[in-house]
Amino acid sequence: MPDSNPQALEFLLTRRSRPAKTLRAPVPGRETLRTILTAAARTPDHGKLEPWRFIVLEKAALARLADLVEPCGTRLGKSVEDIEKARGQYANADLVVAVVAAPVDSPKVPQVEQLYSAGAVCLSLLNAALASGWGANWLSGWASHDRTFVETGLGLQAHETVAGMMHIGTETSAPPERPRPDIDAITSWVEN
Ligand SMILES: Cc1cc2nc3c(=O)[nH]c(=O)nc-3n(C[C@H](O)[C@H](O)[C@H](O)COP(=O)(O)O)c2cc1C
Repeated sequence: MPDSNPQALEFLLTRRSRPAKTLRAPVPGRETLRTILTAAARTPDHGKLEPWRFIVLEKAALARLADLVEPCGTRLGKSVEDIEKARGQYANADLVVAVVAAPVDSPKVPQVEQLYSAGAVCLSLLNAALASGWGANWLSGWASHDRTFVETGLGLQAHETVAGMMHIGTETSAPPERPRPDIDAITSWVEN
């Protein structure tokens, strides 16, 4: 039998995000967050291209981004409700890590694989935060896909995109379990 890590497996079988709107201060300090980012960056990455990077958004930066939501939403024709919801995502947050997909030119590794790796970084970051006892939530929202918002607000370059806005904080309530996939319905066993 291979060596097992029952605690790690139990974590993976029961892990659950905590909705961003239920997260509060305190948030992890920089050293603690560094460990979470280190775990997140320990992610499969074809060709060792490191086609991703982190932007840690602290309270004042989040307030600045919240202010940027309204002009972007107005330009895009968003409703007052959509703008307020998106503004609140930043105004009410205490700590967000933007995981930036930053694909590089490679003759060997297709860009889509580099994007998959960025998504894997997001899940690793989420799981590392949860395993450290923090509440965490992987969000996006329309603003995170708006070029003006990400280039003006986050300084992204033209080839970069936001893979995830990872909210981290102290959880105030554990959400109920949500329905999980029926493994038999999504799995084919190919014997020959
Ligand atoms: C790429 C991506 C973007 C997401 N963006 C949002 C979002 O903007 N708003 C939202 O309510 N949930 C969003 N979600 C879903 C949340 O992360 C949700 O809490 C998650 O599905 C719960 O998963 P878990 O219970 O397995 O941890 C997103 C998920 C992914 C993978």
